[in-house]
Amino acid sequence: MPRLAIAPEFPRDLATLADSVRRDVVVAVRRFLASMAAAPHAERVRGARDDRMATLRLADRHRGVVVRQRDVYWLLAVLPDAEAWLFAQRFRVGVNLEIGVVELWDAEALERIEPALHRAAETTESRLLSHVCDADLLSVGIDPQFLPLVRLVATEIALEAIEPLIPRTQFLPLAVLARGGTLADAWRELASCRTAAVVPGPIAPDDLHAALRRSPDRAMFTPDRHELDRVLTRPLWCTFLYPQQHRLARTDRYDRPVLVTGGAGTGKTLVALHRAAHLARQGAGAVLLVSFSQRLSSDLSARLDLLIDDDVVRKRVEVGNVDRLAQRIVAEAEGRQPTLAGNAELAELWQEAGELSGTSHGAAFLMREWEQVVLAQNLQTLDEYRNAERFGRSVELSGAEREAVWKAITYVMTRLRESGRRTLLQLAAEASALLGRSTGDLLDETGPRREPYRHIVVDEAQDLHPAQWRLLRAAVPRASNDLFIVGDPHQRIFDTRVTLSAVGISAVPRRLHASHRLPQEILSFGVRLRGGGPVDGLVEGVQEMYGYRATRPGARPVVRAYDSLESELNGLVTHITTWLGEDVEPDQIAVAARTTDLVRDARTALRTAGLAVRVTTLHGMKGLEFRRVAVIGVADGVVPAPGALTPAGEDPTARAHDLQRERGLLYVACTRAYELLYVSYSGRASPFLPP
Ligand SMILES: Nc1ncnc2c1ncn2[C@@H]1O[C@H](COP(=O)(O)OP(=O)(O)OP(=O)(O)O)[C@@H](O)[C@H]1O
Repeated sequence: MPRLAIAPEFPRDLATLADSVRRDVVVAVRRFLASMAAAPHAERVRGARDDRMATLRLADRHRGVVVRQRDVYWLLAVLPDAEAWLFAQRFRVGVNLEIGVVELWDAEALERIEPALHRAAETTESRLLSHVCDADLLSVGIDPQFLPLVRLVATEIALEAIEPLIPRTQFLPLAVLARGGTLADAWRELASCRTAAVVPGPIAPDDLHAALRRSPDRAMFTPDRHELDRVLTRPLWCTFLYPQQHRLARTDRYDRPVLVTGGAGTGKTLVALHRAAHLARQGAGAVLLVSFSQRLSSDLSARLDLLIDDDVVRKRVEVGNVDRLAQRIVAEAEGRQPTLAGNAELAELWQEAGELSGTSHGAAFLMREWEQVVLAQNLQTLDEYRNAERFGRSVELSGAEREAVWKAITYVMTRLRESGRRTLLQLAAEASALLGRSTGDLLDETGPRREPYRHIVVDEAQDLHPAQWRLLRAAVPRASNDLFIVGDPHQRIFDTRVTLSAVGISAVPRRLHASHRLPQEILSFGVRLRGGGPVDGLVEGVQEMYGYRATRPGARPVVRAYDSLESELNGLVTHITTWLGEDVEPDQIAVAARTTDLVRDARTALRTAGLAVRVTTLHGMKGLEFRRVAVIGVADGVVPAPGALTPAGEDPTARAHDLQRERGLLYVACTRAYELLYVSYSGRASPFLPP
């Protein structure tokens, strides 16, 4: 039987074929794998630059391109006959001598560009890499066969010209050295192309099998038909992770919690899903994959079903949200479901509390003080509150004022207790206290283990409150692989700024830089809109957007100004009609607005025009992805929403935070589109829109 590995381009090519051709190709590959009678056989390629290249006849007028070494076959592409032969003639395969991964490059294109490089080099004595000797180039994995070419590169333009033609593992260290980076920098860049796959033994340039096993981002071995069908039919993200994503998700053991941050579309959710699956396969105990809302949890659950075939393994992962977890723990302890306090009821209580306690601060201030100072630090007594730091609160409170605020808080707590109601954050605090009681000292590794989970993986971590973090910390023992956390402080849409260390989670930080969702144009629009500046939360200090980049170009976002809401809605209907006419499926389109009124107006306008696409609030866009997105009502007076801003006179820091949160909200909505973004407003533009 052949040892068959599939490259990510193969299922991609397959998806573009007509149904009948696709079916034939799949049958032929299955036959090939099973070495059945009438299975296609590898045919040598005359004029090939690499004599391991071959083609397989897979369907009428269609061929697969394979790299073959003994019984190992790496299936690269499926193309119409003529293209397949040309492809097989053009490309060469190698093994990176430093990190052992497989390399593939267009040797013919390189040959074609060489005369131009020679001509450019003749016009100048200077060479971009003249300061680096051959031995140093070899030490960062540059293949000896590329050295003559590297020595011709005289300018940045020449370097850019060879970028798409040589393997990424060759280009990245070269680019670092050309920019004046050190050998250590170049090596780091090369090492970023490593995955978590480990193949023992030295790196052998002619061992294709070992190189492919070290490159799970480029080749997935399919030992049987089941695996083959999986790779050919599931979405690509189920099979292929980019090297850095793979390293994060598939490392067997982390001794400390891990915090992965990264901009929109860098694959954080995919990494969280793969991590949960990896931990479940290891089988050390129950895994909880936590997301922010029930809607996101359902989405994660469905994606996990795609990722994990084995029912036993799948059952080891529970997908949920922190609120549900808190409710369940409290319900189990009390023998019945806790009753939740409604928003209107709470607002009324805080209003009364303000009036009765004699504080000059309003209901919103008091509620924030309770959530962000008292609950955040789990303060239980007036004394503790008197001495507490009030992070993120700029209005000073005297001793007497703190006493009055505490009185107001006590009033609300008492009234809630009397009515048998609690807020979700209270439940989180109570649930972590319950877990703490049942487990004794959480730091005691040898004590009885009654934490409900062995591993917790957290998605959308930027919006969790300290009380919720304490609950998660208490729900998993302090051991290797306990907490794996992904989030993006720039996408925070609620008022929780917490560093993990402050809630007892000392996490190793990791960053993902490349957005695989956003084209360059939407990414830079998003970054300008977000302000690009640093934000706090999750990590110590602040985090910048530095290094956040796209992997492909695309269309520029369209921003349209209208003179009335009516014409703006008409404009929306026109755009959505055009998109649908361009073969975009309705479920690949989303429309978002800041207010529920605008959402309702847009829904009515679209329904009247007979268009059925998703219309939601900016909040509702969190964690989702669409081909095309329209964000409407991005006008002054709407975004930021005036009602969501603390008056500057009341608390300038709170107001600055509110503005950041509103910006984050718009940024989240605008970064959901992987193809086209349309933004509109009537009247004056929102101050957040980039000029
Ligand atoms: N390994 C991969 N294979 C295929 N597609 C990928 C891969 N990694 C990322 N993508 C693409 O990028 C998109 C974004 O991934 P994901 O939702 O995990 O990012 P994210 O960082 O969680 O985004 P956000 O923070 O904006 O919600 C995916 O839906 C997919 O289109």
